[in-house]
This record gives sequence, C-alpha cells and structure tokens, in this order.
Amino acid sequence: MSMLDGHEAERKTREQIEAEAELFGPLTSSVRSLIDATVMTDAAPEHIVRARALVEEAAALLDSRRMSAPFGTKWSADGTRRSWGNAVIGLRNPIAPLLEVAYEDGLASAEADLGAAYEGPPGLVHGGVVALLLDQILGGAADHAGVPGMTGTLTVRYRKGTRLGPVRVTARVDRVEGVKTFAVGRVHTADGLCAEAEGIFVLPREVRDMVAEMGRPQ
Ligand SMILES: CCCCCCCC(=O)SCCNC(=O)CCNC(=O)[C@H](O)C(C)(C)COP(=O)(O)OP(=O)(O)OC[C@H]1O[C@@H](n2cnc3c(N)ncnc32)[C@H](O)[C@@H]1OP(=O)(O)O
Repeated sequence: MSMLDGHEAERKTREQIEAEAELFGPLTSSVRSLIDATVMTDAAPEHIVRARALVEEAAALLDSRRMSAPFGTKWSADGTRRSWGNAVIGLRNPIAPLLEVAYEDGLASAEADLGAAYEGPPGLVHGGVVALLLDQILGGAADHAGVPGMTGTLTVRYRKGTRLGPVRVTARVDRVEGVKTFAVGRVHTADGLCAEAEGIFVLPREVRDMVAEMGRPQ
C-alpha cells in the first residue's frame, strides 16, 4: 500500500459536510458513552443480556451498508480536510478521545477527558494512550507549521502517572533538518507534568518524489 493511498478529493459542499457532521457526531458521541457504560456497568445480568441484544441490533443496522475502505483523508475544493476515522481526532471514531486541537503562535494545544476506557495501571491512563495523544499532537504541530511528515521516531518520557480525567496536551515544532521535522510536546493533568515527548516526522520519499515531479518543468 502506498503512503498516498487513502487521500481522496471530494466534491461535497460545506453544507453537505456540516449535515454529515450533524448526523455522525451524535452517533459517535452515543457510542463513546456506550463504551464508557460497558466498562463501568454494574447492572443486573438480565440488563446486560438485554443491552447486548440492543447493541447487536444497532451494529447490524449500521453494518447494512459499509464504505468500501476506511475513511482515510478527504479533501474538499475549499481545502477542508476530513480525517473522520482518525484514532485520536476522528469525528466518526468513538474510541478517539476527540482532541480538538487549537493552534496559536506555533503552539498546538488540546484537552481531553480520558475515562475508564483508557485505563492502564489502576486509575491511570495507559502509557500507549499517552503516546497516542502525543503522536497526534506533535504530528499536528508539524503539519500546521507546513513541515508535515510520518512519525519516524517518537520518544516519550513518562514523568509521573497520568491520572484518568482531564488532560492537556501541547506541542510545537522545535526545528527542521532537511526532510525531518523535530517536534516536542507535553501532557499535563491537575497533578502537573506527566509526560514529555520528542518526535521526528519524516516527509516520506514518495511524497518528496511526487513534489519534485510536480515542480519539474514540462
Ligand atoms: C495532522 C496529521 C497528524 C498525524 C499524526 C499521526 C502520525 C502517525 O501516526 S504516522 C504513522 C506511524 N508512522 C509510520 O507508519 C511511518 C512508517 N515509516 C515510514 O513510512 C518510513 O520509514 C519513513 C517515512 C519514516 C522514512 O522513510 P523514507 O522517506 O524512505 O526515509 P529515508 O529517505 O530513508 O530517510 C530520510 C531521512 O529521514 C531519516 N529517517 C528515516 N527513518 C527515520 C526514522 N524512523 N526515525 C528518524 N529518522 C528517520 C533518515 O535518516 C534520513 O535523514 P537524513 O535526511 O538526515 O539523511
């Protein structure tokens, strides 16, 4: 599979995209609540059996027609980019903590409320989930700065356990060396600094080749 696969131009208008967001956003949010309820429930066995039947009915309804491939990244003519399947920010992805990333003065920042579904050690966020958030926000900072790349290396230093609940994640580009963008970031909770990361984002060779090809005079 090529790195360029899954990117697709689309002709949808802003209104159509907004209508889709209004349709799918609440579904995602309901399923996210369902995930939390599944992890946390202490309901009576008969309620769990009934809930399972309802969930299976809902899954069958949704599965009655499927896309031919995962959502990927869709680009509109006006430059709007949709990565609605993304594991961190995907509007259609109920396991995504849905980081809404804000960019200001070169700093990417986002907040998320990580519930029981993200638990690793008791009461703490799973280290892989911490890395997941950092990967996304560091990559987003690189992208937003106009020096995007695929994660080549992500180094995370876990300073202290990240308590489940509200977290704040920040990142910025540290430097650019040729095709490599070095970004740094942090995760904070009310307890203070919990994790720090450095990521090296590499613009893949085939994208470099494509850009060089496009720039070549006919
Ligand atoms: C908004 C968007 C946010 C997105 C955030 C989420 C990001 C992700 O999750 S990406 C998914 C995870 N990452 C991947 O799957 C990447 C898999 N790896 C690859 O595709 C390739 O190995 C890739 C692109 C990293 C490098 O391949 P390629 O372009 O062929 O590299 P290559 O030409 O050999 O090397 C180019 C430069 O990068 C360096 N480099 C290569 N691989 C790495 C690496 N893994 N780590 C650090 N540096 C590297 C090389 O040393 C070289 O440096 P220099 O120019 O100084 O000599």
